[in-house]
Amino acid sequence: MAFTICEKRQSVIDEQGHALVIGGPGSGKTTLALLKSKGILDTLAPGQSILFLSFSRAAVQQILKRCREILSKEEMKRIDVRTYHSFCWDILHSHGRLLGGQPLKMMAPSEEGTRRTQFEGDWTEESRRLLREEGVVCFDLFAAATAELLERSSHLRSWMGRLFPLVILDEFQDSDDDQWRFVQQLSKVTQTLFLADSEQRIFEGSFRPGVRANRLDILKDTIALCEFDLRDDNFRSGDSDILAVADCVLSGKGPLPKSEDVKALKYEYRNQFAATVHFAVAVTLGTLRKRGIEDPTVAVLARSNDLVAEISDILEVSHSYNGKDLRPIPHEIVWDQELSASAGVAMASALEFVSLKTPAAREAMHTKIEEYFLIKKDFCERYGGRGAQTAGTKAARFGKARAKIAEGKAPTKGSPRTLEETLTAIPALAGDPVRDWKAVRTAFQAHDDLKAIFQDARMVRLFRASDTLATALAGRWIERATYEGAARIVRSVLDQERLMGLERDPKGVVLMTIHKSKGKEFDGVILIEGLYSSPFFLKHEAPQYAPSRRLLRVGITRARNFVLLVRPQNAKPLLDA
Ligand SMILES: Nc1ncnc2c1ncn2[C@@H]1O[C@H](COP(=O)(O)OP(=O)(O)OP(=O)(O)O)[C@@H](O)[C@H]1O
Repeated sequence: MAFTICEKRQSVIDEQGHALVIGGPGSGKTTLALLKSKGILDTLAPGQSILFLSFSRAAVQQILKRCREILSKEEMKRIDVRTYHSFCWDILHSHGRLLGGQPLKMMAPSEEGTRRTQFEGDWTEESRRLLREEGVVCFDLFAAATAELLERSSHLRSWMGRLFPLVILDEFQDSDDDQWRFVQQLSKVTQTLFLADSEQRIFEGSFRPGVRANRLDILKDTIALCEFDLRDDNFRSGDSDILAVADCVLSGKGPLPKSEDVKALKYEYRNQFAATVHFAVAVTLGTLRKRGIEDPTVAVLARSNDLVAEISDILEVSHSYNGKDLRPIPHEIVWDQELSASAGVAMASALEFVSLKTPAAREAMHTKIEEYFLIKKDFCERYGGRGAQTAGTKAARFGKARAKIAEGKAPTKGSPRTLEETLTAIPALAGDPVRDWKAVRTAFQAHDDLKAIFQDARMVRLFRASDTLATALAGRWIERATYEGAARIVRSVLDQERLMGLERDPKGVVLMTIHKSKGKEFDGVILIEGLYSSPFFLKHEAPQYAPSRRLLRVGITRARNFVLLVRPQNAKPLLDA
């Protein structure tokens, strides 16, 4: 693939000091960082490599994809593309002893989620205590602990400098205070290249504490660096007006270009939603094929996981739109694994209860359901989803039921009781894990409270561990003629898969939240707004709606070729009046 290397890009490649590259969506920041790396890789001494840090495994996958386009196989061995977390963990694992005199242990994110939600008091304080007194380091403290190590040990710092002669920091506008602290230490001993776009700042505020709107100002005030501006470039969708439309949405000001590449599809009533969404996907695939893209990639984006799950259900069955028959559309989902894993564990504990009917299994089931809701609550709080309060209420409901059972009493009303009654009515289990799992899962449709678990547990199939799970559960049945220990088995299989399963590069139609689409690229993008949920603009952000506008811009600019916006008829206009 031939890349344009203009004078500005050449200056970035030649720059020997610290540098900041600013550019909008598709301006080629990642590509430029890799072109610069390519020039250096040959000169590295044995043992040295270039470090490229990003925030999520999904982003790492995106960068690796670009690496494959730009670097040779040999060159790829010398570039270390990592998440901040995995880089920090490696340092803590090897050198953590320097902090408190003992090797550090990592607390698994699932355990941390549960403990955090059950802990009464300040979890941040508690996690600091765990690190200090017990040598246990929680996920959220990885960066802080690494910063402390690098601040304290000049030996470790200079060793890092020798190992990594160039460190590239992706999406630096999203870095938090702790990440900034350790990056500052690295910048003392090695060359750093910061990539950023302030307008793609979508994780600020309640999403991740310590992420600051003025991060780039802080950076420029602290580190002497050369700044390069690629804001006028757009290699992703340069022949279209996709970026122009996205920028209008960002500013809220028109005029909106009359574009063939960005279209809107409206629906009026709730009962038109499913067919409209289905039609939107079909029409986008058709448009892209007509434009000569044989196997188009299409992202279907919504603001919340709930809507993403609903869209998946819609695409799995047939619909009719204005007399046109629409067949099911195969698709993949990028989803939140911890939530579905804990729903799977709750489901497995119900399976245990049905097969054992003991008081202990009964109590354990209510505990696992309570845990699921606590994790959901925590998740909504941390990632900005709605429903934290509802999840909290449901957790309390199951917590109460658990306490009653522990006293030898039964839940008297509400979803815990309905669930127990429905599960008890299930005829004897047959020892066929797939059938038995489905029978138990159906019971979770018996009460509105439990539908979220039903939904999230359906996503367990996405772990692609169904065979492993079925084999493990069948093995347990053969040994004991019960599903005793099913919850533990499910948890351990899913944890394994989570650790192993690097996110693959999805093909065809793929569904995800807008947040998850950041850093990705598709031929077509469909953004979907619900009638009563997942609006494009969140009311509490009025009057300017700046965070929603930034998020929409990120979503729209993932497209190379075509964008379709599906909105209710009476939705708030994209531009201010
Ligand atoms: N110099 C270049 N010449 C030709 N094509 C380029 C160049 N730079 C980038 N591209 C192409 O443009 C697209 C976007 O590039 P890249 O992902 O590097 O942009 P980015 O600025 O990191 O994007 P974003 O911030 O939206 O994630 C890719 O398809 C890439 O191959």
